[in-house]
Amino acid sequence: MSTVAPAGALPSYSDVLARYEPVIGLETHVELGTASKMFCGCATAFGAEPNTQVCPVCLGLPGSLPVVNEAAVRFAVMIGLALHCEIASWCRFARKNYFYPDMPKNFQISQYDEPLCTNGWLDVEVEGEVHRVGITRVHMEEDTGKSLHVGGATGRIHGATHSLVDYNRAGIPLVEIVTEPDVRSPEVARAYVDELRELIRALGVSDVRMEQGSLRCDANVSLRPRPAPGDPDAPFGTRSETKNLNSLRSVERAVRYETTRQAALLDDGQRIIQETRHFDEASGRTSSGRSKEEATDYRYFPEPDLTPLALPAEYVERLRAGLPELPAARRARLIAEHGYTARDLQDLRNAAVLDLVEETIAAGAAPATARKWWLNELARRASDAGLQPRDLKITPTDVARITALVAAGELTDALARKVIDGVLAGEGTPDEVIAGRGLAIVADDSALTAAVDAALLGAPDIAEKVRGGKVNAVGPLVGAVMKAMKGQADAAAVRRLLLERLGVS
Ligand SMILES: Nc1ncnc2c1ncn2[C@@H]1O[C@H](COP(=O)(O)OP(=O)(O)OP(=O)(O)O)[C@@H](O)[C@H]1O
Ligand SMILES: [Mg+2]
Ligand SMILES: [Mg+2]
Repeated sequence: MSTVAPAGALPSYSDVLARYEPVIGLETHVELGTASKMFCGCATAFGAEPNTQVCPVCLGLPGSLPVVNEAAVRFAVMIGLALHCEIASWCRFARKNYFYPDMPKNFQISQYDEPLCTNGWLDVEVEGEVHRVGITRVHMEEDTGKSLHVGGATGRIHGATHSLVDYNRAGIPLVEIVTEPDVRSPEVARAYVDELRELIRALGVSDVRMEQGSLRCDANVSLRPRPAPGDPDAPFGTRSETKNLNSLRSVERAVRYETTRQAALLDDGQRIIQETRHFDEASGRTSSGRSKEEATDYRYFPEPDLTPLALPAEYVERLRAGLPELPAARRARLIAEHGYTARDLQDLRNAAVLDLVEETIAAGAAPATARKWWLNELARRASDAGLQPRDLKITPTDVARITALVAAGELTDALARKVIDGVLAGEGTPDEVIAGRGLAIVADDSALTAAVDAALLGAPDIAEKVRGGKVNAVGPLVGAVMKAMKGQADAAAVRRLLLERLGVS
């Protein structure tokens, strides 16, 4: 019988922390963005028709032989280097044997006791405090296929009437990045995955889309009684492993839920059983999966169909020298060069958006405005449209031009958004859109004066209040004028004009 959720209410998280210390280790699987699979030439594109990207090798048909994809090795080494790992000059692939329908070969080619990269670290900052998370190893393996359980009410394997398998994903190169059990809170667990994702994005070796499964995380959680903080000798408790978390939020929620679930069991005098668990987004709870295989169950042995990998030192050093600027170094430079604060950069972490912000600054925009428009407007529009920000039909030069017009008082923010609409719709450059749509600010002309008069007539009571000295009561009048002008006026100028008319300024 595996661990069940305890009966009754769970303790609160703060109550758990007073009595137990959470111990957390994370395993992250990242699909590498190679054009072809790990051991064959099949394509790796996401979303293709099921079973169209398969061949005898990735289907494990008799007589087929794997060949290592050099790009996958290169990408894995780059990840290891960026995580300060030692890169093995010699390593081997291993067969991990288990039977599962989405594994056509009945084994997975992975690495076991001779991984490619070992012994690194990643620094993670949470609320101004830096936490160093040890990286135990980064090893290479191949992804499995995907099963889809259909029929029945739940869409889950239990109750489904039959299962479909898609082997397109089988054989896509993966790295598994395993941390030491160094993490002590759900917040740091989340921040670690976030930082790791940005690091890998900056390396350009994966599209790291958690929602599409190209980066997925397993969270190992155990508790040990306090007082233990800082006592490296206090023994760890038994861990549970919550599988396949597919958003940063889920990582944090699942870890927090596990701490309270385990605390309730321990309080009740029960043992924690080592098992895999699944996180349910809707309820925020985990439920028991299978009890955990021991390494011996997998009957690992060196993969006989592949020669060991021997990486020349020059190969590794060439990759080290070619690493791009990594997120931590980039943040430090952006703070020094552009006057951003660490806080400004907290929500501006996506390297792809940062590239565009920097290009917009280079095209003449002020750093604060470049950040504002990319973050609040364009990155959001890209994500709404399911696009990468770079794929939006607007250039950094266009954005810089729009911010210059806003700074010069020729566009309001509302008008600037309409200019962006036009540019994205392919109506031309910002200046062409402004001319084509007639979008410049109407300053001080008869239309504006008429709108101001109408607003004053329409709300005599407010006008009276403002006249009597309640200057801030003017807000609704400004709103009425802006509405009448369809946003084509400068709110500050409208406010000035209204106050002038009312004899207070
Ligand atoms: N007592 C513990 N509490 C919390 N985390 C732990 C504990 N012991 C080990 N861990 C973490 O669990 C993870 C174990 O991952 P690893 O890949 O080595 O093995 P596994 O989970 O047994 O195998 P598999 O890759 O098949 O899931 C590591 O991140 C490690 O830090
Ligand atoms: Mg693992
Ligand atoms: Mg594991």
